[in-house]
Amino acid sequence: MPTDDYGTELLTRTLAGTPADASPLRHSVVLPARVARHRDWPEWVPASIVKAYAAQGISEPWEHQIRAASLAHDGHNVAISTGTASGKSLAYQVPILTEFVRDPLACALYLSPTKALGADQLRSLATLLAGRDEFSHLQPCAYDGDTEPDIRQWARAHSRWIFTNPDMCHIGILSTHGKWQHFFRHLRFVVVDESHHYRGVFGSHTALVLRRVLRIARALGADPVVIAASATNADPAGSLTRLIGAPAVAVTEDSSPHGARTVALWEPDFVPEITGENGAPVRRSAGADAARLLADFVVEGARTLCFVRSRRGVEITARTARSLLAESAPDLVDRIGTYRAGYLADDRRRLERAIADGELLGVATTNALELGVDISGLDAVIVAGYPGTVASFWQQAGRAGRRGESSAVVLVARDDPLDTYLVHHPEALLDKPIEAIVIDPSNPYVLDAQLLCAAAELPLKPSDVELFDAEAAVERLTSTGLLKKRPAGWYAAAGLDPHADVDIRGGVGGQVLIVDATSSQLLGTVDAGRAMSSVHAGAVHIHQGVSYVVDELDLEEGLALLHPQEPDWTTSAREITDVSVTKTIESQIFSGLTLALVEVDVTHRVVGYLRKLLTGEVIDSVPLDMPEQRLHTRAVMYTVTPDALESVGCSVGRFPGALHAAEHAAIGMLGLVATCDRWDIGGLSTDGHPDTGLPTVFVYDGYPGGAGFADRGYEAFAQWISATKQAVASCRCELGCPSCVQSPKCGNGNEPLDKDGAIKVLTLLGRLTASGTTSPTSDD
Ligand SMILES: Nc1ncnc2c1ncn2[C@@H]1O[C@H](COP(=O)(O)OP(=O)(O)OP(=O)(O)O)[C@@H](O)[C@H]1O
Repeated sequence: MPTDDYGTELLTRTLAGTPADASPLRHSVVLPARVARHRDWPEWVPASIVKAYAAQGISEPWEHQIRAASLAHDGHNVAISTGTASGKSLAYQVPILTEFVRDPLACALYLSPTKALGADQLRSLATLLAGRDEFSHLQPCAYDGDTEPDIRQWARAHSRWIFTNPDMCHIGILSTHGKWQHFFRHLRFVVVDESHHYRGVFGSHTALVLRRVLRIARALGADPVVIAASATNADPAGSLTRLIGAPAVAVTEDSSPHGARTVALWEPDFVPEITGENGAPVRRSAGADAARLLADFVVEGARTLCFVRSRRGVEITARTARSLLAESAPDLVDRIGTYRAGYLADDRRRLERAIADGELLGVATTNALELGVDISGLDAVIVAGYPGTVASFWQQAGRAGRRGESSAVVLVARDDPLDTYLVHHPEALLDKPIEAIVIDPSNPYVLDAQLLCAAAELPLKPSDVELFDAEAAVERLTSTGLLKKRPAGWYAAAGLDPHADVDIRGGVGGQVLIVDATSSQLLGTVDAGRAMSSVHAGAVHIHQGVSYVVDELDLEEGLALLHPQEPDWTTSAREITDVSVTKTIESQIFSGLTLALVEVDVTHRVVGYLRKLLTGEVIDSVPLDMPEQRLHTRAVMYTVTPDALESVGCSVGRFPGALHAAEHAAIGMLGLVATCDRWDIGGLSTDGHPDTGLPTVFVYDGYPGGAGFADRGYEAFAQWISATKQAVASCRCELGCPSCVQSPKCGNGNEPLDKDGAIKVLTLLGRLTASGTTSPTSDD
């Protein structure tokens, strides 16, 4: 039975025998237990709803639940941002169910980023309402890609509460909104669950889908309230406001109980006998250390969930843990399970039960188990590799100790600058996070396409142009003839089918089909923009846990042919890049430094790929001959004068290596201030750029028109660069490694790289930005 110190004891036992100077533990802290704070049910909640919850064992709501529910009931848009298992569902269900009691015609829309989560929420609502005749008119129903045509028709006619995702909302509901008149006319609430998932291009599209929903409802006389739910978020009200373009109130004080939680930050050590690219030292992989921890925890009898970033990683982690157990505790080998996306709901339930009744003691999983599981009483969670956002980390960590018992959470760092930084700077994870959920609904590539959809749904009025913040876009589309101005507003040109052309998840160009040539089975698709770096000949591709190797990528036919193979290596594509500045959006001039947000044309080409053993050891670099790709996007750019660089001891000959290393590290660290990872962005550094005539570094968004990441880098430059410097300086390697300045996608083979020079450059940037601008400019 776990005690208050259980998490710490578990960790101590696992580390027993490790000499202090070899301990991978960088930090550990006990987050104290929290006692529940309750509130009475408010008078406005009908007795039938109170009774329904009581039947589920919930007789006393928590304070934050009532605060959020009451704000929504009073007509405010609400962003509830409290921990995992803090009962956010009740907070949105209560005002909606109350409205259903008051008005039997009322309707609600629930949006989740994944179908599985929507299905889980629908199931728990169905359990709550089972056998309650007063809610029989509700008929809550899923409406997603898996819904059969006859059910869809039934749902449109009878359901008052639709559970869907932004993709289906766009293509299956908004495009045929004429058939949904009743629903939109009576739409009272829109729920945006796990709202931190709406980031980058997907978030920008979702913001505009939401505004289209609100606009159609308002045109029919409704005025829905939006309720967003998410675990930790740096600015929940601001994020929701950016999504819907309207004010919102945040509820962040969590009053649900939880047990003490020991959070440990773990950094795998270097492996002396292995070297990586250019002789760099190699750390033990996060997966290897996580597997060891998983086996150790299972031996201790701790029910443990181990989150691993890739499906292949899940299989390897479970296999490694089992083989460790085979030596030390053979009877526990079968108590380790795996879980990843693609399992059916029944499999999930079976797994939840197997964990709940102790049949399984340890489960390695992808983030598929992050959302929508109700696994209680776990003793430990291992997070192998920072999952990309603080919200995701807490979502995963929150699976431990759900029922108020003490537990342990271990973050195992990957060989990556951001992970390195976090294990050395726990405050960035454990205190108030600074990462912002970034979206850019004004991106012309997103906005223009969405605006055409909106115009095809209902002609755009001046008030709509304001809602979509789209004056320039309307002008652009009118001048190209795609929008037609008439007295009643702007119409989409005849013959357009704009809905089909929008890829909400941010695809670029046409689609490439990924096909297993041995069975002719279609495994999936990838957009042409990403095909060259993800399914080039020789690439290792994982599908549903099965490993394939690509034989051929035919870009003309839009086809990648693969065969099943389990190689011992992974591949990562290498790209070379050229950048030219087309417009300066905003700039700040410091003494010796110019910082700017710019529009750029990026030309990039995949030139080869690196093969690495699973230990991190480099096998070789294989050249590829791929066509050039062009991208118009946004970048944060800085130029530094040679004098300034020399003043910090960086001589001319060191400029290329120092800037290159500073650029790589900064790319790896942008995720600290913006919700992105290094695959969302790219960069270029040079000791003399034709457009500036100076040593210059660019970090650009890897999506046409930008996704907001570069904007955030510009806005939070000082914090971003200061953290980057600390990450590089705190890495214990001598000349640079993947934990600091090496990049897995560098087209120049990570050469030249000057780690010490990068520290000098980053220190200089920090000092100059702190000294204040000499003449701020803005030339839109
Ligand atoms: N006031 C309450 N008292 C006791 N139990 C509650 C209360 N409110 C909710 N619960 C229970 O807590 C569990 C978690 O609730 P819920 O799934 O709504 O949390 P959540 O915050 O949405 O979690 P997640 O972050 O996993 O989405 C459920 O089993 C629910 O029945």
